[in-house]
Amino acid sequence: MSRKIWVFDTTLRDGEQVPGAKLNLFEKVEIAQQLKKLGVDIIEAGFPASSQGDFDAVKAVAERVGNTSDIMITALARAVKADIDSVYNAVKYAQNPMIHMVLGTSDIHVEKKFSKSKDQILQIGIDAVKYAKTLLPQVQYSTEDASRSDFEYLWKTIEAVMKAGATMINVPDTVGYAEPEQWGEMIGKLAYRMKNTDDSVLLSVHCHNDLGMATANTLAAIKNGADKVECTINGIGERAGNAALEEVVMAIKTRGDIYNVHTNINTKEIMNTSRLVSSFMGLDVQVNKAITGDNAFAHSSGIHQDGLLKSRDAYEIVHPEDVGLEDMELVLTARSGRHAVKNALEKLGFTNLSADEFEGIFEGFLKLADAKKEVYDHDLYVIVEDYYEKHNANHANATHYSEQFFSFDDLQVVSNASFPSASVKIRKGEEVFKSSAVGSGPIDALYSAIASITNVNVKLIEYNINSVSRGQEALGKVKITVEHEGEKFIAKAADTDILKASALAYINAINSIIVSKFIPIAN
Ligand SMILES: CC(=O)SCCNC(=O)CCNC(=O)[C@H](O)C(C)(C)COP(=O)(O)OP(=O)(O)OC[C@H]1O[C@@H](n2cnc3c(N)ncnc32)[C@H](O)[C@@H]1OP(=O)(O)O
Ligand SMILES: CC(C)C(=O)C(=O)O
Repeated sequence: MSRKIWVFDTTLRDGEQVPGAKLNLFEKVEIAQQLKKLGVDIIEAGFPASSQGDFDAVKAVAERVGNTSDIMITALARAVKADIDSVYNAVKYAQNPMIHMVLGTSDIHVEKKFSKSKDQILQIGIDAVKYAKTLLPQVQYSTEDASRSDFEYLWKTIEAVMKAGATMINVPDTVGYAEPEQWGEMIGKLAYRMKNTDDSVLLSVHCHNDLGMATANTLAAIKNGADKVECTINGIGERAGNAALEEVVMAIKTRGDIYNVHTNINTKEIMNTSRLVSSFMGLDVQVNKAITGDNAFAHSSGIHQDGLLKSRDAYEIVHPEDVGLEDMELVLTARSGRHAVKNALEKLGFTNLSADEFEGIFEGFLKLADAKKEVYDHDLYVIVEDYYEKHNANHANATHYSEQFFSFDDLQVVSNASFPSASVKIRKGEEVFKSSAVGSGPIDALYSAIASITNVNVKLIEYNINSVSRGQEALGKVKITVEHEGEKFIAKAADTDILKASALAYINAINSIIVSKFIPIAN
């Protein structure tokens, strides 16, 4: 049986320290519910002494999410009586509450931050643990800036606070200074000494990502005996963030040959949790982020797509289904090859193309792909139609498709507080339509105007915009999710004009819905 690694999630405390990411009580409870569903062992819900709002939110998480014995709820305190009281009064409503306190051990913290001697700081820590133990049985002690601390002083502190009653020792790489090999060695030494002192006390690590090594350092600690890891969803947190929960968990799962440990995480809930955190905090996940980034399971180059179609394991080490996604994505771009395009055409029903027909269609594909960033299914229909119109005008595929798709022509949006409004001109095949609408905001007005033309019933579930580059020529990239008859459709578009990008994304979504209803004409 492999060793269990405890997962301590600090998205609601360290993650919330990201500027602009503050959550309200409702959002904290909602995310905590999802973290419970994900299977984390401990939720750090906030820093109750920091404000009444955070105290109330931590208390609500303790009451509403900590109401079962399978989860522990904690919150952070300085080694200060008032902070410890505040944590106690907020988390005591949970079935399994814990007080978490932090106090620096590095010379920089002891001498420069606190202007005290090492002995004084050690005594403050011991007294704080003893006081916390009068309130709750579970107390975690974090030795802040451990990676830059004198090792023997760090150990002296850990030994002393264990004797004072700490039940978990968390060793943080507060500024992301650690290097995996050195860090692993240090954790190994601490694990050995702790097991020989009191093996009921858990050894934990908390790694920051300032040098991009938070996940590597966390894994090195696991390899060297750490029992517990502190992580955040999407790796968010102070400065460059924390070790990403999804990366640590999937690394353990994927490389069981190396780690031989397990967690309680239900990995199929990873994407749901990532999206919830990202949307409530207003923090986009970087597209190439491991596991939760948009492109983590998207393949766009011909050689890879060909390999994947022949055998998934050629380019896939984590199955998208394992993290809660439906499937991998083969994105058609100018770097795609014949195998991927053929596969996409076959999925649409074009199964009997002759070699010459396919080559002609592929040529059309490359022309469009060179002009566009991505080629969608509805584009493929138009490419097929164009090909047959030119080469075999009597063929069934020579007509029918393009006249069913919408394309963008022009727009005008007026944004003000009272009447945000939009006028659009779009085409369906050759037909031109115009419409105007007022909405609750400019995008709402724009989408209402388009919806009144397309007549396809959709509900906008998610709207995301970010800048792809900087300066005046920056591209605004819009990604939306819409729901139509219970099915979700994701569409993207990019343009230097963000309103045009928004309109194009919506039209792409409508065209995808239209494609989903096609019964392709047999060839
Ligand atoms: C590594 C980490 O991520 S630790 C967590 C970081 N998170 C936060 O700081 C968010 C919550 N913090 C807050 O809301 C506020 O900083 C509070 C409520 C904790 C304190 O606010 P204030 O009383 O206004 O103090 P301020 O933040 O300006 O300064 C921190 C004080 O705490 C002291 N302090 C810092 N860390 C600790 C500690 N671990 N234990 C005891 N005292 C500490 C500092 O020395 C300083 O004390 P001083 O006023 O005697 O110089
Ligand atoms: C409170 C501790 C664990 C922390 O956030 C850090 O040291 O980075």
